Amino acid sequence: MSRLTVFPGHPLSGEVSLPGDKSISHRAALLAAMAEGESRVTHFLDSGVTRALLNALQQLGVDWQLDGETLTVRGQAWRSPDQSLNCGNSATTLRLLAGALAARNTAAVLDGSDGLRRRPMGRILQPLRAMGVAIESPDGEHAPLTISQRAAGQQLRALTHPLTLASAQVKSCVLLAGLAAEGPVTVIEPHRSRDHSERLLSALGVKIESQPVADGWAVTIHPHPTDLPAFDLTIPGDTSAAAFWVVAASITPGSRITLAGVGLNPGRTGLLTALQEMGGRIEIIPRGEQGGEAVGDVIVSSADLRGIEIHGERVTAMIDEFPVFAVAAAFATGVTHVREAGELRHKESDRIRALCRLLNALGAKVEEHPDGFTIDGQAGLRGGAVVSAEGDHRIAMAAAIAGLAADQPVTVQGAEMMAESYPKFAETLLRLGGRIRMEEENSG
Ligand SMILES: O=C(O)C1=C[C@@H](OP(=O)(O)O)[C@@H](O)[C@H](O)C1
Ligand SMILES: C=C(OP(=O)(O)O)C(=O)O
Repeated sequence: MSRLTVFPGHPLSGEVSLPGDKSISHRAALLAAMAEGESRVTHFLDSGVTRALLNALQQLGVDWQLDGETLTVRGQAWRSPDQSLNCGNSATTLRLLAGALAARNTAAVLDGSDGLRRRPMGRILQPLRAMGVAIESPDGEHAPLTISQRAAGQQLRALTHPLTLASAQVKSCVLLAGLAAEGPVTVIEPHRSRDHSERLLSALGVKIESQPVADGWAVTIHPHPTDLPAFDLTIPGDTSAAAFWVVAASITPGSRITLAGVGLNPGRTGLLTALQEMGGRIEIIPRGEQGGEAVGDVIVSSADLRGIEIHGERVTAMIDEFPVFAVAAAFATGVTHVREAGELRHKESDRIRALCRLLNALGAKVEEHPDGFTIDGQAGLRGGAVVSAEGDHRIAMAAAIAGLAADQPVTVQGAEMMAESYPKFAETLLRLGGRIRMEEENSG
């Protein structure tokens, strides 16, 4: 286990070069593996969760090479692996692979860490089965999931699938399976989730329609019986990685930083909007498109923040940002309410519980609700505590950010989790002027 201690009292300045976006890296690697010929993905995120996907692709017989941040993939026919595919801690890997395996009619067992085995999977089992995919779970809800091969020539059925909860992972799983259906497959979400899959599939020539409907937002994929074409793609900077620095510079007095090339997909920018409404000094300079996604530079200076209320579709647009958002709320004055965010209980940790525990330990006034939390912001945090990462990369990084502006240092135990999505987090913090100490300890 590693411990990271962050010392307060040091303003942040300079330019951050962000890692490639996690969601787009997953999709790029997977679609390249389903394509015919050699694809080249630059600014690919090399991290724990993307390595889980790459290792699984290797077990499926896909040939890839990662040279720094450049991923080269030679797409080919997939073979059924001898051993289960270990998706590590990554639900994105497991859920997207399930849809792709169904489309490719490749038998496999999808498994992962104990944490991943606790994540809900009924949400993909149900639509995949309705399409005719033979997929089994030991208890009908959790991994390991076993996908069997269909008889040759047996196509998947067309489907219209309403979701009670907006989820880009479930939507992407169903759309990927839809590539091999005999008719159109439609997913209706109560509101729009991130659309990286739709953008990339449509750039590769797949017919996709996306439109508002009476009960939400509908996305339809039309069958695409031939292989996808190989492609070259440059991945924008990760919006969710940027969020840590947006909060860091906002709460640390005297800070001013520039985040270059941030992905600005509207399904991802909820935290930027929330912080702006809280009084954050955040300037967004659009820089056009990269790989079919809006990108821009974001300049953030420290500011006095006010509490805010977040619920409904705003939750989806900042779904991964709540741990660090809660830190911002503790440094604000006034009350912050988050409601209709019960889905946070089904991430790498129960993030409602974990962030409440974290903020409590650091001296905040926080109340846990079944579907959210309330923070009575005191314009600061006491700090001076050793806190657990709870096996969750985003809790670990949020705790570290709190240490920048607390009265006393904050030590994060289990800081190695940060490498799941952001291996260079501590290095970047140092480069911006933060003061940290990293220690390795024996877990035995
Ligand atoms: O599609 C994706 O890449 C993701 C979608 C979100 O999950 P849900 O679809 O479960 O909301 C998000 O929390 C996850 O980190 C990445
Ligand atoms: C929830 C996350 O990812 P996943 O669902 O892929 O585990 C995350 O990265 O915050």
